Amino acid sequence: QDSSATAVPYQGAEYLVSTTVGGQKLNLDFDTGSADLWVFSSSLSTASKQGHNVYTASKSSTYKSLSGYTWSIQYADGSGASGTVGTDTVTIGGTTVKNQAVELATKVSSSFVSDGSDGLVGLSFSNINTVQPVQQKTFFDNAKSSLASPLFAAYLPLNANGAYDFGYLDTTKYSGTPVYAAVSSAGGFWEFPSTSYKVGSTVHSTSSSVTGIADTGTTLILMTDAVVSAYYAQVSGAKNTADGYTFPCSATLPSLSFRIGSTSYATIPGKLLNFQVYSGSTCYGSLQSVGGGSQHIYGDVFFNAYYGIFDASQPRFGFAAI
Ligand SMILES: O=C(CCCl)NNC1=[NH+]CCN1
Repeated sequence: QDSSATAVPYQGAEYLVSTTVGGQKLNLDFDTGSADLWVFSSSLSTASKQGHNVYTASKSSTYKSLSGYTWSIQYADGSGASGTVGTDTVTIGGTTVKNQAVELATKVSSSFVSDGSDGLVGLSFSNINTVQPVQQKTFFDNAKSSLASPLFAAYLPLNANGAYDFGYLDTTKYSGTPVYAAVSSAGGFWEFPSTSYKVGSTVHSTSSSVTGIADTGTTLILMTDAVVSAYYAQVSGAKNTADGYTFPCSATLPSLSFRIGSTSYATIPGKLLNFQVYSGSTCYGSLQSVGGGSQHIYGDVFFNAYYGIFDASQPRFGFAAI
């Protein structure tokens, strides 16, 4: 049951997809950087429910509780949620999965209360799903046998409606021929080597252990401090503030390119590297530090430039300019 679901941009920070869970409509954030499908539930506090659609298990005729099952997740940005678990029928676009594990949030961190999503659909590998005592499968893992090809693709143009295509590639959404990198799923992510980058036309290489992940659940492009300092060294007036890198909004930003596996470089144009006004005539960069570690996180800003193809057949990650 191949299908396409519209992804609507929300405040420049995420894309929301209308998803039906047990006949109830929710606006969910599709996250290729995690593996839990969780929803705001009627059991949340009144304060936490403010501004959100919530899922009420008792109103669904197809909901089944998984007695004694729990989940608890912490994301790299410090946000988190936890709760109980059941199964229900989940429909995204025209693709339906019966008996999908649906994780009901009884607690959510403040950033989820204030943002637009009514929950997340994890689309990374199921080996990092947090449900206990029995780990559960992602929507895509459950759906893939019903798809023409075991893949999905993310089309997330800047400030415009995008889409998630399940089971097929929509050639009207990209130009040229996609290039692919082999993916290692051991860490649960769509992860590949990413060992060289360019600031404008100047090539830099990193240690061979550096990797990247394709992560639609992260807004920005987060790279190691070596990359970030090399980039902003080329931006007059750039500052590393407590909130991250800022620069004069009048700055002309160089492009940033990076290898995905041994493919050609993916290039993010300077225009996409100015994320938003920070304060007055100071702007905030789309490229920020990932903090520690040697794993770059390629978030929505990457997908503003490329159609991202998540192909479980090898597995591999592909991209083509949009
Ligand atoms: O947590 C991560 C980074 C994985 Cl290395 N991405 N997914 C996500 N979901 C909500 C905030 N961020």
